[in-house]
Amino acid sequence: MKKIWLTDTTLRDGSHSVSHQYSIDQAVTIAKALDDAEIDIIEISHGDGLAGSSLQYGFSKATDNDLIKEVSGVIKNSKLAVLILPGIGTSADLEIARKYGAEVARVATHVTEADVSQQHIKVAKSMGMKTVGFLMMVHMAPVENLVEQAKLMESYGADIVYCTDSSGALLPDGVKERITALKENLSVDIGFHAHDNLNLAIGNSLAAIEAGATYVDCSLNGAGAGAGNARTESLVAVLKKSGYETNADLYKTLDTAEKVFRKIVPEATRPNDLTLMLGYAGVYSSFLLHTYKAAEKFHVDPREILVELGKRKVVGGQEDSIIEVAYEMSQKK
Ligand SMILES: CC[C@H](O)CC(=O)C(=O)O
Ligand SMILES: [Mn+2]
Repeated sequence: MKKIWLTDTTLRDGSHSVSHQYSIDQAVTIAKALDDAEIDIIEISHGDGLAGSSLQYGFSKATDNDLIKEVSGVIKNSKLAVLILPGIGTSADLEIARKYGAEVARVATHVTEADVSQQHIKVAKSMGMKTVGFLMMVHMAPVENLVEQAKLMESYGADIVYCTDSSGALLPDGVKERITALKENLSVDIGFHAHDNLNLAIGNSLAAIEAGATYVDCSLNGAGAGAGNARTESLVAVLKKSGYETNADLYKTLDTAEKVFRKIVPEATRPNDLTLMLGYAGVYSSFLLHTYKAAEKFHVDPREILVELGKRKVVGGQEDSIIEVAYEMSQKK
């Protein structure tokens, strides 16, 4: 039976669903339940990674360091992961995260910018962390470029390279094509991170696994940017039914989703016309809330903003373009 390793990102990507306002108590409660359900890896931090708490991305309620310290103190089975985007989080942030108990570092870059991950991957490796190269917005690059960038991350020492469908824009064939190419050209393990904007997160995760991915991301009730990620509870059930082996306990995972998480965050994901447009136009999922605000402020149709952002091929870090586009549209009205 093929073994699949799960990374639950409720406490990182899912932080977008609560505008980064998890309290320490809530994070500890959720992490304890995930740990008891034997989810392999639990990712934690501001939704935009270490040091994401800022005017640009939104301030979080609890600091990354406090979240990491308190959660690492209560988990026994799972490993704790942090996400870091070079340019937002520094090597020093990674060192502190390690000191407070993070064992896995996920170093994220835009799909064409793997070279900026070198320092962070090396620092993480030197501290004995399991290190993931996390290539985002993969729908924006031809498969050959994705492979070339993934090889760079492998050459820096990444133990796993992730294909990240940040916009939830891929269809199952596109996922298969990318994972197959990565498997053919890399020696390290391959992971897949889905977004549910086109309601394909579970199907795409399964397509990734069938093509050779052995690590997949998920979150409770699908909490996450845009329409959220692949639901942890659904993924565990689907994998079990498909004959894949995981360490997760199905009933405990279901209870974590329904009895623990839903009580804390009653409505984690809100699939709607705008989340669909994110996937359709190929726009970064974490732009959703910024787009709502800009549309309201400038009295323009948020769907038109997303279509224009997709045309301009705007990427993470260019959040100010959302305001620019909304402003320009309001001037044309
Ligand atoms: C801010 C990092 C980004 O949201 C990472 C991620 O989960 C993705 O690209 O989907
Ligand atoms: Mn994501």
